[in-house]
Amino acid sequence: MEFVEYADSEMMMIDLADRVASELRAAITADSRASLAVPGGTTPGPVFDTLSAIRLDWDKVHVMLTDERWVPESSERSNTGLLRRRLFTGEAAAAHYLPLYAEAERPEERLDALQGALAPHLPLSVVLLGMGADMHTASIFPGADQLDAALNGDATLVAMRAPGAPEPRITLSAKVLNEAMRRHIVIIGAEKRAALEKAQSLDPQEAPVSAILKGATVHWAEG
Ligand SMILES: O=C(O)[C@H](O)[C@@H](O)[C@H](O)[C@H](O)COP(=O)(O)O
Repeated sequence: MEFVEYADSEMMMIDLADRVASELRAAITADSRASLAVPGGTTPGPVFDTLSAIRLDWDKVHVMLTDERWVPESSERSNTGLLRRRLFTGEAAAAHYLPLYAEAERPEERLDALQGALAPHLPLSVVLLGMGADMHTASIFPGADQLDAALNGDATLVAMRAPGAPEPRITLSAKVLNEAMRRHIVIIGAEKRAALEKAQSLDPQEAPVSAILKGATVHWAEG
């Protein structure tokens, strides 16, 4: 794992967006197309703001989330809503979106169809991940009902219910995250840095983020 420390989060977000954009360009040059997975939550908005204004062949890029809350797009908890407001504007509006949500009461009802749509775009060219202070990443939470399947199974997507998550989630598995060509984790603040350090000596069952750290670049700023 590589750890990059920044003077402030604003610089970090700009630098990270530039890096992701160059990695996407390199993938397009090599393969005529690229795929990108991004997190939801409160951290990545500013990366999306910068990324959305960067010129690249966005029409050759397929974008998906690392994980989604099982709520319709109109919900303020929808990560898709965040992407629509902050990423798919400006230049990046030309990208193709692969949703992890489809209308149904339970994620299990749509899992096969959603997984089938992702398959042609794997392995991912670039994945950007967040992390919670409880050491979850994507929606791979400690104590989740399908933790073992998400950490050790072969599936692309796993439907999850976890004590700390108010609604069911759907998440990319550790296998898919680890197969990505490039993996970045973005975290802010002393509490998350301490959690990341602690995670390195813990088992993925307790600290799921530790399952995807090998070969990843962690980007950190205090605030
Ligand atoms: O839907 C989500 O919540 C995310 O994709 C999740 O995995 C997030 O990255 C972490 O929970 C960190 O969240 P914050 O950035 O809000 O701290």
